[in-house]
Amino acid sequence: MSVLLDIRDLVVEFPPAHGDGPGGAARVLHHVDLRVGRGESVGIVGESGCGKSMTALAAMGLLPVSADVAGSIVLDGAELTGLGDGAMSRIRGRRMGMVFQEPMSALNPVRTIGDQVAEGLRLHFRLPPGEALERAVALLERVGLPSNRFSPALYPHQLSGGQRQRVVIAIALACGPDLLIADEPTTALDVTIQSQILDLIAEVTAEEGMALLMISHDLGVIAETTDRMLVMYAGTVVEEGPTTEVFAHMAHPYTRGLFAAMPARGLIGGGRRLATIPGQVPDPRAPRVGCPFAPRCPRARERCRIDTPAADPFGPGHTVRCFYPGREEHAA
Ligand SMILES: Nc1ncnc2c1ncn2[C@@H]1O[C@H](COP(=O)(O)OP(=O)(O)OP(=O)(O)O)[C@@H](O)[C@H]1O
Repeated sequence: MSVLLDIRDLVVEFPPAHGDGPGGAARVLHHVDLRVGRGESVGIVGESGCGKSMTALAAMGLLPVSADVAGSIVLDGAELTGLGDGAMSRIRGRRMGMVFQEPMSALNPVRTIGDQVAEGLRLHFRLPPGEALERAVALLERVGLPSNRFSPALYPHQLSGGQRQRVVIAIALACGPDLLIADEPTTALDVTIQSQILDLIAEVTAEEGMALLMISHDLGVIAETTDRMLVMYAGTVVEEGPTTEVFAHMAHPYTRGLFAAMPARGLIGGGRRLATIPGQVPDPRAPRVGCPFAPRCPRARERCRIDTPAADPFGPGHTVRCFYPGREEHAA
């Protein structure tokens, strides 16, 4: 499979701001490597603040201007770091589609849904307005909003949250991008609607042969939608591999902690008591020594507080950054 998105050695820092108190720059990504093959679906999972969104924003050229970025981000052979806003906005939308958590903030409240889906087609392909609208109606139908029930003349506020997210997906698909980046696309939706939207994303990306980068704090979402997954902790990829392999042989104590904290689907409130991972994520301004998970890790030993683990092979296509990976009984 040829590589579509190739992120190497990505480091993102925010310089200290006035009033931040003591401490240096906040390093939010530590040498992140991420590859997405053509047509492949890759997930990034981790707790809030681990750097998932920063990785997605970097790929889209949407990092805040205050961020210092080092490393390389290549899309389909072309280096994206250092591109200007103009060049980057031509790539966004045309080569990559985006779906975010809150559909209402992605949509313009005073423009019709048909107009918003048609916009990319007018902009990137210079289609005449009538033709662009016709294509927009077909795209809306494709995402489950047929025109006999959902006129393109509707405004976003006339739709439910799930229907709005369908409109956002139609916008993301409009120009036939090679890559869809979905950052917590179902987190703001009702539980009953979540799986419909995930199914839709999985279906359209598979049918179009599009690659998918799915970002979620929810291991269940990653299990349902991805071929390969990365687990991030404190700006570092701590485990990576084919999704089925990682679920079958979870190697990093952090991944196991996330799994233990995952509500069983359909059992929310009535099932087993959820574990939480005690402790807090480290301050990104603090100097880093040893494994970043060591202060919270049930298995940490002396070495973990001194040395930084490399990404070592654990299974087929499976790597882990841990000196004592695997099950408790294998750790000794
Ligand atoms: N402008 C900024 N200046 C300094 N630090 C920032 C800035 N924006 C984000 N951060 C920090 O970057 C880190 C990574 O944030 P990021 O949004 O990527 O996490 P995340 O895993 O996507 O979490 P969430 O699910 O909450 O969005 C966090 O520690 C956050 O506080």
